[in-house]
Amino acid sequence: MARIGYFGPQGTFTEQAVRRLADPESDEFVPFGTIPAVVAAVRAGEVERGCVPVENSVEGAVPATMDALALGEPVVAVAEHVLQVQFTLLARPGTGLDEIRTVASHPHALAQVREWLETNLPKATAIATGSTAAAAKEVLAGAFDAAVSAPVAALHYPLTELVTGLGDVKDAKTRFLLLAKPGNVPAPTGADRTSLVAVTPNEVGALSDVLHELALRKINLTRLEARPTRELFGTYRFYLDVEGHVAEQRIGDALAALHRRCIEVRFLGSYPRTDKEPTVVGSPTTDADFEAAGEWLAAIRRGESA
Ligand SMILES: O=C(O)C(=O)Cc1ccccc1
Repeated sequence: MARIGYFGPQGTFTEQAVRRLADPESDEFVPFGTIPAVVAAVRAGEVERGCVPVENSVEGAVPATMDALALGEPVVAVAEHVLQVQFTLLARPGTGLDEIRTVASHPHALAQVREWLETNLPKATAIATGSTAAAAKEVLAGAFDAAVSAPVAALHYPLTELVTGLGDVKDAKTRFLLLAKPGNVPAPTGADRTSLVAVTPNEVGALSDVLHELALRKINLTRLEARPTRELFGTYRFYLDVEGHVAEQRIGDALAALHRRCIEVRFLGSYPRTDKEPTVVGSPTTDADFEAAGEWLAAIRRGESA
């Protein structure tokens, strides 16, 4: 049995994701009220793994997760899960839609129902809470009139579902990561993703050089984000997700090249992709190509070949 932390309280989307990433039969799920608290618990060894949202298809990156990955003691992703998200409007029993003056939720959820709120509840004020489930809890306590929550929140809190299937964008998705202490690298599956964060020197072409190192090795980039370093204004950390696993030669070779080029590179994990889409690796960057080239060079250096 493992203790698995997640961004809670009970009834968040992250709880839904963690139930897919770990075993609800044998693992113990431990809720934490904030994303940094989940990551701190992983670092402290208080939990073996921790589940947090990292990005969604409408609002983009989840800043608290991005910062926790890049700063402080390193943690790595060991798994990901992509969840389809739609929302439910919850209120205390007896509350009518026309009585709602305050609507609470996580900022990412509010951003995904903004148009619906403007059209259907134009008089209501949107209030940010720690999570979608925290909003439901606060509605129950009487602090706000309604919460924009995950559908599962209705199972945990005795509130009425006023509207279900809410969301300005159909098919909105959120990606979650399962984090662990460094040293936990899952075996390659052939359908893996590698995440890293790099700080480039302030030079002409520095980011282009980083991307070039990937392109040279036929490594497909699946995500690129920039966040301020928090040190010098105008300097950024680049977050890169690529197809492949650090155990593969071309990925290892590219990471080593970035380490030579960048001020700082942090490995954020190699883990299986939710969609199980296999990475197609062709000549001349297969492991066999790298091995053959390495043997050829070693023979030259031994004076056995030319
Ligand atoms: O607050 C939650 O339920 C979360 O897990 C974060 C979140 C918020 C909005 C969409 C997806 C995940």
